[in-house]
Amino acid sequence: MMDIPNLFGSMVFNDKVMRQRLPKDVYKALKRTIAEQKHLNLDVANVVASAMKEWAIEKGATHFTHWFQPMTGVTAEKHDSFISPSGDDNIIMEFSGKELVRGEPDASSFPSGGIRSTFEARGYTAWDPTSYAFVKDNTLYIPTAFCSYSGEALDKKTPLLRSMEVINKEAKRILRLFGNKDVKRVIATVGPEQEYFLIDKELYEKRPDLIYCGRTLFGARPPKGQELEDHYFASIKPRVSAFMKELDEELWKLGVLAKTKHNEVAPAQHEIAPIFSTVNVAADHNQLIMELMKKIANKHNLVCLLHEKPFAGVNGSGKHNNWSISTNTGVNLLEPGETPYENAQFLLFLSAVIKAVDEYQDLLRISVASAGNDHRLGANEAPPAIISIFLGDELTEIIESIENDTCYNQKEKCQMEIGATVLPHFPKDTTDRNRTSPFAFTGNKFEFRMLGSSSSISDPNVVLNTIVAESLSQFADRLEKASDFKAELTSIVKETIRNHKRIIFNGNNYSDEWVKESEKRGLLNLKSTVEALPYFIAEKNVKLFTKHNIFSEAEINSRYHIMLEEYIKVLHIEALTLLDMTKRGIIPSVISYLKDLSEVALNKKSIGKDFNCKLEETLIESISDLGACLYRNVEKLDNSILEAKNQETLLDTAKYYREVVFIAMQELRSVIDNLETKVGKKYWAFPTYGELLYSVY
Ligand SMILES: NC(=O)CC[C@H](N)C(=O)O
Repeated sequence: MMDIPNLFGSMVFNDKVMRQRLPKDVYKALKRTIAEQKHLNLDVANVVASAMKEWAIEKGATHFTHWFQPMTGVTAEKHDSFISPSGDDNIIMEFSGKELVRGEPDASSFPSGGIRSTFEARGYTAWDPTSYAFVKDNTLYIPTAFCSYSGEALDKKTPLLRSMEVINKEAKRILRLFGNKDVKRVIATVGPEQEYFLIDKELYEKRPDLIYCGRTLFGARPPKGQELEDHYFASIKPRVSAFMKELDEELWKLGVLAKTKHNEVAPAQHEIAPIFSTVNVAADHNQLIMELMKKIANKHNLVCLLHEKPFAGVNGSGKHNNWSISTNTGVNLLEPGETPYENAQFLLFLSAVIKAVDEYQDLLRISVASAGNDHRLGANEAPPAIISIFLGDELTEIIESIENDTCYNQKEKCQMEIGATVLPHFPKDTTDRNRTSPFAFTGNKFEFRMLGSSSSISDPNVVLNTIVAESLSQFADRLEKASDFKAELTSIVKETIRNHKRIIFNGNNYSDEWVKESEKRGLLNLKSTVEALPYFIAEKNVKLFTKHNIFSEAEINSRYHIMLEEYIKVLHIEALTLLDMTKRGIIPSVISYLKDLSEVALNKKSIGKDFNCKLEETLIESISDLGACLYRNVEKLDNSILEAKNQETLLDTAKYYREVVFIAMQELRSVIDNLETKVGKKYWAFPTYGELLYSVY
């Protein structure tokens, strides 16, 4: 039997290990640094580094690395060994405080969006002591933030840490107003559910589109997709189960709270979900989950696909971000409380979220925007591109009665004056949740369902933390000045509901009616990444980010640049891959099938008897017609790529890729998919959807 409690966190330099291995004063100094987010004194760092090194070597480490999260959305690492010459032809194993707290990787090959010119290649990594170091692959991993020589953030961790500070500050102002003096920190927490596909490695290797783009660029629908709904929660196949078991064990060793695993809706689709944790730790852990899924799948001759839409026609994969805020004393601020006073506080935090989501729909949309996620959002399997909040009928009725000063429940007396009564308990039961909603209240947290499966959870949580902090900051400004706290509180909640209730929608987000209704309500519907991105640099958003020191103006512009560039590059790679597969795979398949068909027809004729050649002739005709169409579409796509270079601005180029190149790809695809259903199996150059989706058992 595996001793899971002992296995859990066994490769992590966590609090328990620190307490055991660090001198008491050093341990205390380190804890204080972590709690107060201060810089670590070098003497303390030296002692910590030495203890860390001893521990890591015992765990098999030979190297250390500053592990960081550049703007690529994945992690980066450069390994240095602990060896240092001792002067007598020998070496000693060394690791200093300086090496622990700061690294200087060459930053020139990471996206910087113009912040850092190549001649200033230096970038810095700085230890983030709020996320524990760990040993993996014989290396000590030190979670770090990554910034440029001049101090601008070049990564996804720095703004996340900044946003945590901001929500901590503003939420504490509110708590103080409610008389709470004990809370030292307010922490944003997240539990991200991660969806993925597992397919057979041998088949994967035969699909360059999966290799280069992570998704199939063509493929006819197989006879069976997900219509029988027989995969969701179905019994887990042995090969998948063996993969999941190893994944759990490896994650547990690294202190990741892997909790739930199951089959998802589409064939070959699965999910893993950890228990929630502090948002920056959750972000680090989600990166580890994605990385380990890929590595462990490989050991099982499988490939883990993290793309948002690897296969057209069946569900894509999301990452559902269960977000809440709680105090260091363990109180969840999005949990309706036991007393009237707590409930007033809950309603204020709820109002802050409602106001934030309505005012910054654009930023939330952008935080999940990517070329991959464009295929998923609005495709009737994931929320549409329109942001709205699901509160559930009960909570909606409550806030409506607050707005209108009416009775919430006939059985109770009219007592909706804020704080005058105990709110009923809301079911935390997940069955109650609305799966079509992009942002659903689930009893004590919000489930932001728009995130794509491959992306870092950092961006959406930076936005969530910051926009909610902004609402809280405006509320606190008013409440701190108010002579009658209760009256001001009531008017804030009422006003917020009145001004922002358009964002609340409890119905079916997939329906056409909602598209029309949301338009009437004036909500944004930013269907694609290209439509959404320009809002990032809108004045109100620049003001928000700079006010709270999340991003400087230079950082905002650089991120905008990086996002546009990434979008263009992804589409460019996809277009080139599709052309390559068509020219060197599909066209030869079609030709050789046509050749055999023609030979049969000719042979029949050469025998001299008047054999019926209807079958051959019909097939030759229809495939030849499709072939001609294929050729035209290849030319069109080829030319569209050439023309892309002539666009003036980066935004123009991104738009062009969406409006011209992407459309040309779709047109080419539809001919290929049609041909696939007509060309003989043995001639077809690539594994089909049926094979890819049903080969793992
Ligand atoms: N069962 C589910 O929750 C499906 C979710 C869906 N796969 C998504 O992309 O979000």
